[in-house]
Amino acid sequence: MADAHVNLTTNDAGGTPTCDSRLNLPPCAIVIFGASGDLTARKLFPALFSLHRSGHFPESFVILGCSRSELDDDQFRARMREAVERSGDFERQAWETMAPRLYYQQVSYEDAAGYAALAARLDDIDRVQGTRGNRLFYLAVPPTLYETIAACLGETGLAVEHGESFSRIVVEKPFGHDLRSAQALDAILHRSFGEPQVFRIDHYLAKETVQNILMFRFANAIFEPVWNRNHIDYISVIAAENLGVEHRAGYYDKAGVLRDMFQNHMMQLLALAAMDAPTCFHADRVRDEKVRLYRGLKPFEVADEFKDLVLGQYGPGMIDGKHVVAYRDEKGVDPRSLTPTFAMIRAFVDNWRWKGVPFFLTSGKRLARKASRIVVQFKDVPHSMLHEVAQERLEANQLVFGIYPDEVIHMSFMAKLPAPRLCLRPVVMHYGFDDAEPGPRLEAYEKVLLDCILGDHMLFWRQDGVEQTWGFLTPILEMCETCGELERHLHSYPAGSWGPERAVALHPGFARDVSMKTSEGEA
Ligand SMILES: NC(=O)C1=CN([C@@H]2O[C@H](COP(=O)(O)OP(=O)(O)OC[C@H]3O[C@@H](n4cnc5c(N)ncnc54)[C@H](OP(=O)(O)O)[C@@H]3O)[C@@H](O)[C@H]2O)C=CC1
Ligand SMILES: O=C1O[C@H](COP(=O)(O)O)[C@@H](O)[C@H](O)[C@H]1O
Repeated sequence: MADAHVNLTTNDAGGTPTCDSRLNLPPCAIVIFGASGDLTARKLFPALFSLHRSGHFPESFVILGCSRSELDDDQFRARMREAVERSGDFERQAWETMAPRLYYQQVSYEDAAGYAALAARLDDIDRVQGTRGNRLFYLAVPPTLYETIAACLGETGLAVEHGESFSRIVVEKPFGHDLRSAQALDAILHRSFGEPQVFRIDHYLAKETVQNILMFRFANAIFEPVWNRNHIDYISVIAAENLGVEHRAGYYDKAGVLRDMFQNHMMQLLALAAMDAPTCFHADRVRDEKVRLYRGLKPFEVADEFKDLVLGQYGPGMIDGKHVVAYRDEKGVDPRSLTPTFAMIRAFVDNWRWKGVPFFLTSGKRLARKASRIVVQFKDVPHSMLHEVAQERLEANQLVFGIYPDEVIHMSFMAKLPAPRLCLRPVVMHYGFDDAEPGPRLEAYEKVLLDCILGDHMLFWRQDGVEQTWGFLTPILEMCETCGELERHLHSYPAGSWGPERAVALHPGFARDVSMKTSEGEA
């Protein structure tokens, strides 16, 4: 397997680290199923274009769009050009060298003859463009089509790897809609593809700030000794959005926030914050530790599940000064929908390190603003020597990994104000990603595409992790979906708020967690 990781080396002067980010990508044909769709236009193609523009792609790469829509190569190129123009990233010279490498093949997803034609086309492309039989099949289609496409690729022989060449399949979340369906999907994928050929995307893992959590924890010696129940009061994982359901009501009204955000991004963030140190930075050793952490998740108490769970759905309200409609009034949503758009789970990990420490996982749509972060709340000092001389309450230390909008690491601590009288206040030590490395960065989709081509699984889900996390969430989902009283437990919250009041009752620190303290005030 190729080594995809950026190497930190020391420059000649010694001391100052420099970053060697050259990559040695193999030639490859990227086949996108669902090439006429939203994900391709908004995320995938702009990411591919950006990689080409910044010189990351090898000379011999090709993008072959596939879908049912009747398009020829030129029409597909015109669409992709529009997509890049819309993304604001267009550059004529880069486009002119990329356009001849774009092709389109009309495919009916369940039609064997279409796959035979696709295989022949790929063979031609190998001859003309030198892609050497390396294929990456990206399923940018609704999840109901994953099984059909994987099976057809297998039956046509397109999943077979010949000699040095590779054939990989990239699957977008959701990976099933519960434990059983996730297992069924995996069985079908594995009929044609081995686990090393399968890449299950979680774009949160490709965010720079998210990748840095493990570095912060395990490339420094001073944090691990306090990273446990003796010193940490709670950990809060927050992914708040001010967007509503947008144009994805058909999918979202069936999925809801637990499937859309928790089974994937929230569980990955939890693992990064709580897992033990892997013995080496190898994809499988890191994923082993994540799975070990998931195994320790304490199952929900069946008798009283709402004790550790708050569900909400947004009502009408104001976002950025504009009136927005209630979830049930969104286009495509069932007007009586009981789909949660907000959830807070209080989870516990039953192991030596974390016994009794609550992990508050919170995500929702149409909240006050977009904010993603992990907050590590340390315990109060055991005894205050200052209680007779200083009036201020001593605030316990808080460590924040800011993922969005501030890409930062903040550590708050108490300090003396410069004044004749003894006055204390919380101040912040700050590390900003932009201050440290202001140059261009890879967007999440650029990073995952590169890693797929390189065959590096570090930032992708492994099936045992998928099953463990579904195993934890499925009883909650079943309980919600079979509970005749869900309406009573689904709390409405005004769009533009921080969610239902009940969430603050479950986690009184939530208000503080969502407002990041800086030395200048609140961000
Ligand atoms: N859009 C996004 O922001 C995100 C999407 N995803 C995931 O990515 C995948 C693709 O999403 P997205 O691009 O939004 O999906 P779309 O709904 O845009 O569908 C993609 C393409 O699939 C084909 N298609 C759609 N519905 C059907 C159908 N019922 N039967 C057969 N073909 C159909 C259409 O192409 P044609 O008719 O030409 O064949 C369509 O252009 C999904 O799994 C989604 O969950 C994940 C994260 C974000
Ligand atoms: O996967 C998803 O993530 C987005 C949020 O991603 P972000 O990178 O913008 O934080 C969310 O809006 C979407 O519903 C979900 O499917």
